Amino acid sequence: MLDQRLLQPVWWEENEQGVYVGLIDQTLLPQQTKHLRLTSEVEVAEAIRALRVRGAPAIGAAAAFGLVLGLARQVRERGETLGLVEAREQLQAIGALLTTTRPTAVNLAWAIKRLLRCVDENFALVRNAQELQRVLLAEARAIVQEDHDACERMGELGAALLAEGDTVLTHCNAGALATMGIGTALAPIYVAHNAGKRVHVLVDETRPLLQGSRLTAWELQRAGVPLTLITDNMAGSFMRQGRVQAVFVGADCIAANGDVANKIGTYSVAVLASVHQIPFYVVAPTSTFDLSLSSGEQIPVEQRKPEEVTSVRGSIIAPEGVNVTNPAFDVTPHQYITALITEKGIFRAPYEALLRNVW
Ligand SMILES: CSC[C@H]1O[C@H](OP(=O)(O)O)[C@H](O)[C@@H]1O
Repeated sequence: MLDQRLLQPVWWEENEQGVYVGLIDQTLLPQQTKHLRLTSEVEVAEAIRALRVRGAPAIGAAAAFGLVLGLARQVRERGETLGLVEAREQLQAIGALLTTTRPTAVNLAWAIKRLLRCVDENFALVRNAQELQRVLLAEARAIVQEDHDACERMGELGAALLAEGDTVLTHCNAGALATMGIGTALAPIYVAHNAGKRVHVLVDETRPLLQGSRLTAWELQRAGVPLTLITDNMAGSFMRQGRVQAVFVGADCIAANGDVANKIGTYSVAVLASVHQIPFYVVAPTSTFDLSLSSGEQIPVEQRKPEEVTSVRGSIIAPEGVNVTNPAFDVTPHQYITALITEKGIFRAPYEALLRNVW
């Protein structure tokens, strides 16, 4: 069974000493399971930027808690002197700080916008900043619960697409560590496994930050799900040998026409699956969709520092001064996607009509 402590890789903590955002530092997994206690929105922003907490829904939750933490810090320091007008201005500034940490995963901006909307809706109803803080914490916790429930629903829907004895390939980590529930791409695998269906997972290591080998393999192994770790360049050969029956991946942003931004390397896996006529499923909650974007061309792709490519855990693997590019994501056109599995149902092409009708 999945380790229940992984179901919430980021959380809110309050005690007599103060308030904190707690999280599992995912940069240290799998060797070390270290919990951090963050005391300011600046620390939360750094944790998101450094992928101590990562995965679209998880960073959405972290940003929401970070916004509340920023207000709580002001309330503790300023007390009655912090008026509601100033509190709202502070929240807008904190929201801007958190939103700029990672541009691709739409859940982050979505969560911040939702909490700032909550400020406006409750502005005339609360008496002071402390009451506003409580309202916002409740909204952040609602986001967490909704994502938890969405993961369960996507797991049920996706598990029905898996047959006894299937081998499923997955890329990066879209499991419990990336969400506030049992995951997105891994949710159908957990549900099928727990229902007694024999499913084997081929785990792409996922260069450069190795979310597959470090996080997905770790999660699945602890849950007792059979897996085989492979390097990214093995996926095509295993598909050609008929050793892959389906691909399940997560998403960081889905445009209105069904184009999907996900971890770099996803597009290559999608093209390989298409050539070998293997179903390619994207599992994502509706909070990962941005219907204001007409296609994947409009999705901003995060560029990360070269050191992530030229070294692994501090060991240099490339010549000094070599030219490097390090896009964290790529875009898979909807033509390569067999279906989008969401908590609202399974959508197949043509996505645009469906998505506009459902939302
Ligand atoms: C369920 S969202 C998981 C999604 O996020 C990952 O990116 P990162 O590790 O950089 O946050 C990857 O794209 C996963 O598919």
